Parts: sequence; structure tokens; C-alpha cells
Amino acid sequence: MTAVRLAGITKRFPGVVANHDIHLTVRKGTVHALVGENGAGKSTLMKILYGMQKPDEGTIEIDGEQVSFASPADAIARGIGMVHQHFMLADNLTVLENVALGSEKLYGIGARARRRIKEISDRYGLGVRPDVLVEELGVAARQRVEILKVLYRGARTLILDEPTAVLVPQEVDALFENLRGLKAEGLSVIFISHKLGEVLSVADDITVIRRGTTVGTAVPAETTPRQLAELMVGSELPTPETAESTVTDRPVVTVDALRLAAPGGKALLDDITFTIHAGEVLGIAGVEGNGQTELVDALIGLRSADSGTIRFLDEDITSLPTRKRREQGIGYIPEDRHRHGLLLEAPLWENRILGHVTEKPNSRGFWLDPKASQEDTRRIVETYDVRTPGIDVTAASLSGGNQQKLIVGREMSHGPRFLIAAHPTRGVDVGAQAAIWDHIREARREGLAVLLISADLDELIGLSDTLRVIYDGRLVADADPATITPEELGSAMTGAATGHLVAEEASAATGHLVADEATGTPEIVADEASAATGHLVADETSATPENPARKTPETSAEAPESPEDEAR
Ligand SMILES: Nc1ncnc2c1ncn2[C@@H]1O[C@H](COP(=O)(O)OP(=O)(O)OP(=O)(O)O)[C@@H](O)[C@H]1O
Repeated sequence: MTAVRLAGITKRFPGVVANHDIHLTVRKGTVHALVGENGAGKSTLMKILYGMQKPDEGTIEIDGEQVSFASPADAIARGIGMVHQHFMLADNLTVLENVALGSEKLYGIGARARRRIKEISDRYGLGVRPDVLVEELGVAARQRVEILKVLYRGARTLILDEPTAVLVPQEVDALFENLRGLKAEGLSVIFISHKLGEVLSVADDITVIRRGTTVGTAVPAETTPRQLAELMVGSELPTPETAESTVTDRPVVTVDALRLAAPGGKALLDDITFTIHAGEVLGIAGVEGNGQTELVDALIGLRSADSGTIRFLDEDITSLPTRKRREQGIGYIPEDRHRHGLLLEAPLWENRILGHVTEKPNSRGFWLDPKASQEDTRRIVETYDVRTPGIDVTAASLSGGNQQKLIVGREMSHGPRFLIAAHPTRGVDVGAQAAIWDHIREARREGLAVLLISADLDELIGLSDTLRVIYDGRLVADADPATITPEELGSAMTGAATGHLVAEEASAATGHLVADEATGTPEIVADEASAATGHLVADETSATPENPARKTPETSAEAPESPEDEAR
């Protein structure tokens, strides 16, 4: 039984054929993965299915019937639902309000709506409680609310755009369990992901898109991640090398007792102390919303600390403005590329200037030097393999992964001494990811110090020389990247986030996590660690990805303007 059939879909943009004669058949009751390198045309195809864009050619069939969508409302009416990568929930409203508002016609906004939410939540095991405020919820719980919201509107086919990018391994397992629940009820899921291992574990069918067209399908049980990657890019992938240590004893960044409080006085960052040396990557592990955003903001100067100091090389930069920090050699890959990394409506070469207005090659003395920055943009496009018809197109017209490559290229171009990298490869395909890792490693060999924040635990462990766990605004534990596994680290993060991982640092120098106390409550997830072996030993079985107490401080309200705005 076919849920969705797309046939002969073609979509052109100026200078680009985003989709060319695409064929995709999604069976009822299956998870269908859509894979392909950055810019291959996945999002465009899904926007067409969701009524956000009109195809130039081709047909859409839902349940065997040909349809034509003028807007997402039309697609929703035919049972298509989309869960975007950037969640679209209002923090200050309850789950019930978020779900029911805008669809009052269905079940009102009162008791009937509440009943319906409970019903859906129970049926698919989503664990969504209607009356909590969304701001109280962690990332995984928000995602389940988004899923519930589309089910509430009657979706029978759900499009999930990179749903696992923000989840820790245990949460990914929980999500996949939910997807199995949906399948069992005959629903279909279209799953876009760059994490090929996950794709192979969850998908029933896989369609591969390359350069705008469907190049084949893969049978999950008979395919390895490597074969899938080769099908995607059409050639062999570079293997990310295991890197030798390049850590020196020269401190580049020294943060001492940094504290930052919310307007009400609650500490968002407390007693943050660390040193990053030349050639060292310090990885910060944590469930999103435990102070990472504030830490990055404080380091780049978007917020000022209430107390404590930040030293960069030999200077106290605690009260230095963002632009000056960048001029002195601090690079910044922001977690939200749309808010802090790009001017979406400006051409690529202007985006290359953003945040670096006063620096070479963008300026010569007092004056901007557009020619030089255009030329350098071409170099970045080439070096970082940004797929684009040219440097005059807007940043908005690049695919998500290609936007990310442009930002990384820009930040690496200024020869930073310290790089603040928040999710540097989010949305980037496996080939480009390995290339970005290589660029970072190469700069590290030359003495770059990196603060790395990443939800991709393979990346975090693989790239870091030192790992620390952040929970509730404090660095509560550290772990050795040479021995810890993603699962163990994931447990430590969720465990810490439930407040029951009580860890004491044995010695920052050895990087060993010592957790010395188990509180005996059922939520304990990391209950043992051994300083002797340097291993974090976590009890995975009791991980609680659904814990609603997880912190996600609301940050947008008080966040100042982006550095780019300031710099302009
Ligand atoms: N609104 C637009 N205007 C111009 N070009 C566009 C627009 N949207 C997408 N494109 C182009 O269409 C192509 C396909 O982009 P799409 O976003 O569908 O890729 P993708 O497979 O989703 O990539 P990623 O994995 O990076 O998200 C790209 O070359 C992109 O630059």
C-alpha cells in the first residue's frame, strides 16, 4: 500500500536544478529515509510535498490520488505533517496551547483538546503532558510535542528533517521506539538524516538523492554506512584519521570562576573555570540548555559575565567588545547559523564580510574592499566545497549544509588562535564533515585552541583532547575522550541533567571523571566511575531521556543583537 508517490518531480531555481525527475514511493507503515549530500535536493523535495513550494514538473499522489498543494494547509488537510529541524513552539505557552492554537476547529482549546492530546500521547507512547509550559521541556520532549502536534492535525505521513541532530544516543533510541509505534498504526515517516548508521538502523526503505535526482535505493539490512556514503557521493569517502596529540603547555584561553546570572538572579553559569592550551580541543558535553549558549555568548562577548575573568593569550578580555575579540583572533561558529551566523538575504560575499568588517581581506585601512572579499569568497567556496551557482546568490538560497560550510570557511580564514565552535558540522553531510574535521585538526596542529560544543557525540569524542560535562551551568565532571563511548557520555549528560550525577573532579590534569556518590533514587543514570581506569562507567539501563526536569533556560529574550549587527 502506497502512502505517497512522487513522480518526475523537477524544480528549478535561478542557476540551479534543485530537483530533476525525482521518483519516490513511500509505503504505508514504514520509515523511509531520504539521504544525499548537502545540496542534493532533499529539503526542496520535502517542501514540495509539504506544499511550501510548487514543482515545475511532476506529480504528487497521496493514497493513490493525485493532488496539488498551494500551501502547507492543503498538505496538512491531506495528512502530510512536517517536523522542522528548528522547533517552532512558543516557550511561554503550555503544551496544550501550543498544540491546539491554530487548530481550534478540531477539538477546541479546552477539555476536548486535552483529552485528545492525552489519547495521542498514550497511543504512541510519547509521554506528553498537556499542561506543562514548553519552556520547562528539554529538547527531546519538545520534539515529541512537535510530533504530537502534527498527529493532532491528522497527519498520516510525517516528514522529520534531521530529527536526531540534537539528541543524545538514549534519546535517539527513544525516538526510534516512537517511530516504531507510528508504523505499527500504519503511519509513514519520511526521515532525512546525515547520520548513516542511524538511517540503516531505523529505515525500512532508503532513497538516495544525488545532484538533484534519485540515483537509487538501498536495502538497510544489506548495506553498510560506507556503501551508503559511496552511493551518496558517488565516490569513496575520506576516512577521518585518528589524530596524534598536539596539546602544548601554552595557555591560550583561561577562564576563571565565570558566573552569569539571569535577571531574576538564578545562575546560568556558575564557577566556570578552565584553560585551553595551544593545540588543544576542549569538548563540552551536555544536554542542550544547560549553559552552553551562555558560555559561548560570554566567550565571544555577546553577554558580559557578572563575575570572573576571561583571559586570551596575555590579555584580560573580560570586558572587551565582540568585534575586538574577533579582531584579536577569536573565531566563532554559532549554534544558530540563521540568527548569529548569516544575513540570509545578502549575497554570499557580503556574508563573508560579516563579523570581520575591519579585517583583511575585507578592508583596507578605513575602506571596505569588496573586490578582495569577493575573491576570497570564491576561494572559500572552492576550499570548503560550498555548492552554489556563484557568490552573488543569497545565503538563503544555499542548502543548510552549504550555509554551514560557508560559515566554517569564513571563520577559519582569519587564522584564529581560538575557535569557539558550536556544532560545527550540524547539517553537514559525511564527506564535508570529514573535510571540516581535517581543517580544524590542521589548524590545531598549528596551535589553534578550540572550545567545541557538539550534540554529535562521535564528533565530540573524536575531536576533543579533553572533555568536560556541563550541567545546570556548572562543569560537573570530566571524562577521557580516549576511553569513553558515546553511550557512556550520553548517560553522563542525561544523568547530570537529572541532577543525580554527583561528580567530583579527581584531577583536571588527568581528565578522569570520578563520580563519587549515588543518591539512591530511581533516576540515577551514571552511578559509578573509576579513577583508576579513567573510565566513566555509566549504568545505561536506567537512562531517563524523558525526564521533564531537564533544563532549557530561555535565552532568546535577553540575548543581545548578533555580533554581526554590532560589527556592521
Ligand atoms: N529558494 C532557493 N533559491 C535558490 N536556490 C535554492 C533555493 N532553495 C534551494 N536551492 C538550491 O537547490 C539545491 C538543493 O537544495 P536543498 O536545500 O534541497 O538541498 P538538501 O539536500 O536539503 O541539502 P542539505 O543536506 O544541505 O540540507 C541547492 O543547490 C540549493 O542551493
